[in-house]
Amino acid sequence: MRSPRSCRRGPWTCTRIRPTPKPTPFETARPADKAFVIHCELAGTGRSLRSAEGALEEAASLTAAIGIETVRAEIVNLQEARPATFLGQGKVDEIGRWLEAEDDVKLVIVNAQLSPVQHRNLERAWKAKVLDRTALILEIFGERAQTREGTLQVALAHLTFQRSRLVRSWTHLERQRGGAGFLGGPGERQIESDRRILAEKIDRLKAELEEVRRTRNLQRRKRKRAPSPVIALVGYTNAGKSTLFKRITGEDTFAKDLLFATLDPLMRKIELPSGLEVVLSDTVGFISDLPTHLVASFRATLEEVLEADIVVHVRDISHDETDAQRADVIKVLAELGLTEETDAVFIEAWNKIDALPDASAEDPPSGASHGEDRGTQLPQDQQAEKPSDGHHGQSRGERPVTAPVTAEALRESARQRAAVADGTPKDPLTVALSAQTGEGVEDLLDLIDEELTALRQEVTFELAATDGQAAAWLYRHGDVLSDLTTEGGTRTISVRLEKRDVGRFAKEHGLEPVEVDKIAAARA
Ligand SMILES: Nc1nc2c(ncn2[C@@H]2O[C@H](COP(=O)(O)OP(=O)(O)OP(=O)(O)O)[C@@H](O)[C@H]2O)c(=O)[nH]1
Ligand SMILES: [Mg+2]
Repeated sequence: MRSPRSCRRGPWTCTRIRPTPKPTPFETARPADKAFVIHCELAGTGRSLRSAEGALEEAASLTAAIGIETVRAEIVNLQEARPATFLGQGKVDEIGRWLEAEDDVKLVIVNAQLSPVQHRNLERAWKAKVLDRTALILEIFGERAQTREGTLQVALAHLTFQRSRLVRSWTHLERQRGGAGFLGGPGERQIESDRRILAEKIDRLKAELEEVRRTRNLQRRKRKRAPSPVIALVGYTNAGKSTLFKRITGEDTFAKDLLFATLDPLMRKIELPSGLEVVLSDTVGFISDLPTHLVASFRATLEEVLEADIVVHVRDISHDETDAQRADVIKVLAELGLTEETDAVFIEAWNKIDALPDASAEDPPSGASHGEDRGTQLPQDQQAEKPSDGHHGQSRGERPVTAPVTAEALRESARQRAAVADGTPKDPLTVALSAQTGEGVEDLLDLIDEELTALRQEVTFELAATDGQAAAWLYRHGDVLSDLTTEGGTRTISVRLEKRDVGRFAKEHGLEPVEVDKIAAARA
């Protein structure tokens, strides 16, 4: 999508963006396939990293993600939200008149969180369907979910959302396919929004989900028994996780220039350059302003991330708002429980480096996926400290101005950081790459290899020759390097184990290692 062009200035800033092409995979016949998209910019909300234009563009991309064409898009600046209609009366009327004139537009996307009352009043005033941000995201999730678990999670998230409002109809559970049901469609019917029925449905879904999860846990435990380190790819939606997954595994996953292309997690075994087998996991993308209950619904999907040995945060480094996206991802990870204390090593993959101009070129390379002048700013954590005016409520036009950056500068900066970073969420290791061209992907795999080696220790245990259980444990959890039994009946086993397994073994079998050879120390 092109950058929005301003078409009018005044009390409302109005922007028009080119109609988005309809993505084909999810094109379905539906009552509403054209939408008016509004981004509401509330004064004083302190969007210092994200511009209103960027937010509007994202809302239009979300709309496109379910095959709906944005025919008009607009930023509405608000001093405050009106309790009854969110927008001011003048604006409500103006939009109402426009909708009346355009009789093929029957859907308005309001990029904000609407209260049930606001939602109902707007639908009445406009005689059109209204979706707010959460409803829109749920709608996308509803279309994407493919596995039983994914479908159940979406249904649960949807019902929880309904319970928080208790005024809308819900229909998707009755429908065979597609969507979370906000858009209506054949067979839509009003179902009483009774708390008790809702609560029962939620309980039933939770029980079903629990069952599915138990199966998953069994599978995971099986995997743990033959321990393969887990590498999880996380990141903002559209950052390129699936493309990178595909590049590494050769697997034909669904990578698309669509928000939330991936919903269900995907896992594959791969072999690192050192020969070490690991499990690589592609996950659902994150997005800003995702309500906490939605994040909670996807906890199960993201459990793999919580157990990962290495978390690769894939960033679209060519995106104008790459810093805001990074902050959002870190926030969601923290909500999921991934914080500084986590054992996992964090790596940032600065993806789409090919979409940035090289040092020698003046223009971005043509043929880049965006094909347009995307952000050419050094990620904010890479910039020199700037004096702060202590004012957080920056609005559009007041965003920090940063120097243009080239792919070469980023490569260098990633290298420098990787040399000193400690691998925590705040101070991740970095590698610049392009999942599309393959540049830097080997570097990422080498980095993962190195870190996994550092996470493992070579330790030696002395156990009684009769202690078959302890020996079996070591064989199950590590790579046994040597195993000798003396005539005196002592069995000496040297094994390469994950650090946390050394502690676990000591706890379970009461045996401390007699010798620890830190591979990491040897490397240093
Ligand atoms: N130029 C360029 N485009 C890329 C690169 N990697 C991915 N893309 C494009 O970015 C878009 C999104 O890629 P995906 O791999 O689907 O992104 P994702 O992170 O899996 O997205 P979700 O599943 O929606 O969370 C696609 O159009 C890709 O072709 C890259 O290295 N360079
Ligand atoms: Mg994906």
